[in-house]
Amino acid sequence: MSDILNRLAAVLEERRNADPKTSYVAALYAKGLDAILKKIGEEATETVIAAKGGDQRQVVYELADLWFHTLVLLAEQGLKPDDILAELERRFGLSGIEEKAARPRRD
Ligand SMILES: N=c1c2ncn([C@@H]3O[C@H](COP(=O)(O)OP(=O)(O)OP(=O)(O)O)[C@@H](O)[C@H]3O)c2ncn1[C@@H]1O[C@H](COP(=O)(O)O)[C@@H](O)[C@H]1O
Repeated sequence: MSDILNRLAAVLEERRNADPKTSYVAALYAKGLDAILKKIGEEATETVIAAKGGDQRQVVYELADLWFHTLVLLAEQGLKPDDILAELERRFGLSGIEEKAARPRRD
């Protein structure tokens, strides 16, 4: 089932050349990065509201919207789901406290 991420990523790549009148994804690309980021913010907020409401089905629905829009962002940035999966693999088994301590300092 995890193959759906790669299959969807392939469709999102194809939509780069699609008609915004017939493709939601092409319309989102045409609106630009800010529109994609706005959708991610909205879907994240809707996920929070769903979780606070305690309805598991709604949480799944909203998280699917959120994951979908983050996949659109990945494609827009020229990245693939495997880039994120590789980062999660790298972190696997590493305590969050250790991982944070090993991050480069930003100041
Ligand atoms: N998985 C999805 C998917 N999940 C959610 N959405 C769309 O994301 C939008 C979510 O926005 P909201 O729920 O906020 O609804 P809305 O308020 O009407 O949205 P806006 O008007 O604010 O954009 C809706 O239009 C959903 O239909 C998706 N649209 C497309 N896909 C996949 O992407 C593929 C390509 O889609 P098209 O480019 O449209 O062919 C599809 O075959 C699907 O596999």
